[in-house]
Amino acid sequence: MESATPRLTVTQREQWEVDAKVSEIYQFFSSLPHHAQTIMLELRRDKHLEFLTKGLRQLGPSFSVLDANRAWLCYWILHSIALLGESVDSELENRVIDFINLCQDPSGGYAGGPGQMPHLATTYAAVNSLITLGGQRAFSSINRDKMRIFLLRMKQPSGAFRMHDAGEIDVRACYTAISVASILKILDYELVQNVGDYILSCQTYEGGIAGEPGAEAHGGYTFCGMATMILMNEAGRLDLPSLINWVAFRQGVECGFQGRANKLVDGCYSFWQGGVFALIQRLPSLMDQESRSSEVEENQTSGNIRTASSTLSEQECSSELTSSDDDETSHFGDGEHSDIGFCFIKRHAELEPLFHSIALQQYLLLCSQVQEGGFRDKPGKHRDYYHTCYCLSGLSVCQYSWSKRADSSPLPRAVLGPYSNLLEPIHPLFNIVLDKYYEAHDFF
Ligand SMILES: CC(C)=CCC/C(C)=C/CC/C(C)=C/COP(=O)(O)OP(=O)(O)O
Ligand SMILES: [Zn+2]
Repeated sequence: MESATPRLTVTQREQWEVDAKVSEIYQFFSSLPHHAQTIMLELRRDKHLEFLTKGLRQLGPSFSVLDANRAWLCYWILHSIALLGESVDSELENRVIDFINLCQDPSGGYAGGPGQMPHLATTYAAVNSLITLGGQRAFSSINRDKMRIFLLRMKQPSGAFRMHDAGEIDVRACYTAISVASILKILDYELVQNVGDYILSCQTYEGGIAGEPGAEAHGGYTFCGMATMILMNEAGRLDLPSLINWVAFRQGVECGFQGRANKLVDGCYSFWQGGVFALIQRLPSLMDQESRSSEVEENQTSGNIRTASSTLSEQECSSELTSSDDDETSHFGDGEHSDIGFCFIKRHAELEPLFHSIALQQYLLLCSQVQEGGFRDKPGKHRDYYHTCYCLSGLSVCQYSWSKRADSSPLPRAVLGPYSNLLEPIHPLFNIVLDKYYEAHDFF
């Protein structure tokens, strides 16, 4: 996946063309009787599954389409299948594990395809794929010792991470490194040190987070930056009111999200932007942000990062921390960092959704969903696995956005269309189906 290009404001004509297509769909929908509307809002589960399974079966050492992205394809497809509450048969599962293993570099991390250079983004995709598959064979194929060595090799003196040897330094690299380390329970002070300072330097005057210092705020990087800060327990250092304000204004008249100001709506931002709301809902009260920020400054001067950046109180986390298997895994990670993701998801949502979750579901089901299976960016575009993964992830975020507990079944009114549209809930810090996350949490 490439970094966002410099801002190219869309022309009025491009905006008009999208709005014309979207409003034609919505007008047609409004003209239908209720039962026909329900049919139009139906999630085409079988068609999606057919499209996804076909894509997965085509993957293999000799398959050269999107060659450097094959680990990503595994994740996009497997995660989509898991969101639909389905799984792959054991023969296909073993083939995928073997294939991902071929992408594992002898010195740690995963490449996008066999024999290629290990890369942080494909490492994240490979690890998330294996966790989504679940089970002893998938989990134990990950070399965690070597992984830690790879992550440390990508770490820069500034604290940030590089995508690969001699590669770009950006917020995606920070997120993928910290996410992988956190879920594999190898996250420690050495990996975390100064990452927060780098991410803070990427929060722009608009409130969102850019890919690198001085660049433009973008939904993809805002998700990455926010999730990374939470995983390090440093979210309180961000200017959260202005971040929330920026994300909230990215949902437009088409009902979907745009990635940045003056750009077009796109289904994949349902997760990148919608996911930020899922994160915000589980942060402790934003009201005390001001007092926390001054505490942060005080503690930073004294070098006390952990206390300075606390957004999850010690007490809230302590029971989970003590009940985990930290003792057995103490040579990996440090107890302070390894269970933040677990504590986070156990918290009740403190806020109602700060975006229009029904409107977003409407955009996803009527404008992004392709009747023959798969999802797309917007009407007029082709379906692909990337958009299928992030549209389904965004749909799940919407459906559970009114639920206090991450895994409790939503009320019917939170789910647009028939209740059979309901997807599996995700862990929003990692974008992994919740049950799969718990299985990995127990294993590592
Ligand atoms: C985990 C991981 C690696 C996350 C990456 C997150 C991320 C940066 C996503 C956005 C990537 C993307 C499609 C940018 C589009 O820029 P554009 O200029 O083509 O599109 P725009 O007009 O919508 O801004
Ligand atoms: Zn997109």
